[in-house]
Amino acid sequence: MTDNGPLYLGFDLSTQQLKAIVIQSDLSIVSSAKVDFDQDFGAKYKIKKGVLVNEQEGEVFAPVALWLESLDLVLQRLQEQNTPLNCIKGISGSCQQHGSVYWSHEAEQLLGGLTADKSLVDQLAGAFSHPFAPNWQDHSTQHECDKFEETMGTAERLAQATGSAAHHRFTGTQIMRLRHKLPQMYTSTSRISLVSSFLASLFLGSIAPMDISDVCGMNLWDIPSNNWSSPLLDLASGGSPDDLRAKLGEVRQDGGGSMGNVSSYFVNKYNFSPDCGVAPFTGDNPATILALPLRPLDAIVSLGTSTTFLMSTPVYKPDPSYHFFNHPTTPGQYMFMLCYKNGGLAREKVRDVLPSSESGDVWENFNKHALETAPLDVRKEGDRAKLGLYFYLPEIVPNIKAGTWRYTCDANSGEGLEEVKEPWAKETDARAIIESQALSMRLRSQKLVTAPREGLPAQPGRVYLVGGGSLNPAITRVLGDVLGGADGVYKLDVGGNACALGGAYKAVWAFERGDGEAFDELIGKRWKEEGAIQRVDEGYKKGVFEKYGNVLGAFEKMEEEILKVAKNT
Ligand SMILES: Nc1ncnc2c1ncn2[C@@H]1O[C@H](COP(=O)(O)OP(=O)(O)O)[C@@H](O)[C@H]1O
Ligand SMILES: O=C(CO)[C@@H](O)[C@H](O)COP(=O)(O)O
Repeated sequence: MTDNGPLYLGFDLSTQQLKAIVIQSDLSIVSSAKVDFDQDFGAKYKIKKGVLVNEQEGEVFAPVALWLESLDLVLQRLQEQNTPLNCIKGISGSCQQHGSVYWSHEAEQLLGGLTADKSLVDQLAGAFSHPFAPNWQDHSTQHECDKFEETMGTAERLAQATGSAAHHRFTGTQIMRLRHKLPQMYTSTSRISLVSSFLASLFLGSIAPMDISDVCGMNLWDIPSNNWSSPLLDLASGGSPDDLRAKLGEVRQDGGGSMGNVSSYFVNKYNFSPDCGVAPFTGDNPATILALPLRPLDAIVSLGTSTTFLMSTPVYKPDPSYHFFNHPTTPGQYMFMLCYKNGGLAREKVRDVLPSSESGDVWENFNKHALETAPLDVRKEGDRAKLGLYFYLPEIVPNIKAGTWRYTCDANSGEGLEEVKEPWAKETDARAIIESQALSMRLRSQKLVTAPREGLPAQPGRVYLVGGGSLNPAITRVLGDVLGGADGVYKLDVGGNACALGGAYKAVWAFERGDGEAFDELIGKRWKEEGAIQRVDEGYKKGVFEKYGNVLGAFEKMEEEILKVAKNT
């Protein structure tokens, strides 16, 4: 199975699954395992798609105990495959962003005293002041968002300081709301972790510091001054900023190196080596940009539960409509991100109103219609272009309520935008929803891309697709049509495991880097394109890309019109 060299373990604790992947120093994969929250624990925790929902208040959250049970189970599954866990030299990982875990005053003692004869869930029952972690789909914090922007003056100023305007899911607004709603819980909280530092803490047997990239998903970290924002801590804590600062703890500046050795629980129970180190864990999106050596104009589209669009850039150019994060490994470098709630689950909704096919492939019909429909459903000169918004959940950008809208416009000029009150054939929606998601990404990323070569319009170089949806050929094709990609569209061979793989690569770099050796340098030398990625679409198609360009302004106008009547409040 391995040449007995050191191994590295990467995790991905995302919305619907916990995945683990073990690799060698040369980046080859040794084994992987996963726990699917609904399949493995759905009945016990009453979760759907990994979460619980309180519709009335717009709350979405996950039971922390579910994640504890899942960690034991995924390690058991690696053991059952005879993975030599004793050869693992370092662990890192990636976790859903923004979620927060609330530790009790007993947490440090319980974490430090874990014994192998019992499970994590049994031993850590008293370690939390709150049994749930808010999930990134939560939208209960509009009041707190307003206060965050008010405190900094404008959304622009908040974005300038923290990399993002106020967002419902960002941890600062979530902490502020929970402090109001559950004051007793807040007082009994000794520390607050992000999901990434929570998972790292379990391995360390002590509460881990937050990560320099993931901390940018809180609306509390002042990126230019590299410190907690005093006015925002003051706001979120209700006038006790020092108390909140102590709860949040120090932020680790180095994305690499070791934070300490793995706790004896994992040594005694799963045969980890006592010398195995724990590197900082990061968010799933920052980890995704570590799943391959990314070049300046390259973009990644992550098609998980959420859809995200990611680029790496040396320029800090924040704007309220997108996010900037510190790069997870490289100081002075940033990650640009767009995030959509209506990603995988919205595509499933459109898929599920189509008749199911006999083959048992749940995506067959959706794909057939997405591929057979012409771009924008314009089959002949004179047909009007069809544009839609398919928001089954309140969306992030644009900040629009749940709903479905359909419009048409002149296909050549984008003029004459008009709402269509009667839905068009449901088969047409299959292509239209993918086009809609891709047009939104193209609209908002257009300022970050330039012409990759003379004679070409501004667009990404390569577009890499990762996450569950990257396995789908129709989605791949339509994304290539709309977004372009002068050097092609590629999918990672580990499609759904990209952020776990990014976590594992981060562990390799964390423990094997030479003095001052950057992540891209080390991984770039070892990464082999062959076997890691597959070209799945040619990307830029002259004529087709321009057709979408013709209606980009109309798409923006449609969003503006809908915003006027259906803004989230
Ligand atoms: N063949 C497929 N075609 C389209 N979507 C798919 C396919 N396989 C999986 N998915 C989508 O991938 C999503 C899960 O992706 P994944 O990256 O594993 O999620 P997460 O990391 O958010 O838990 C599902 O919600 C599903 O819609
Ligand atoms: O909220 C965001 C990013 O801001 C989401 O991307 C989460 O980080 C969870 O992602 P999944 O991997 O579960 O889709």
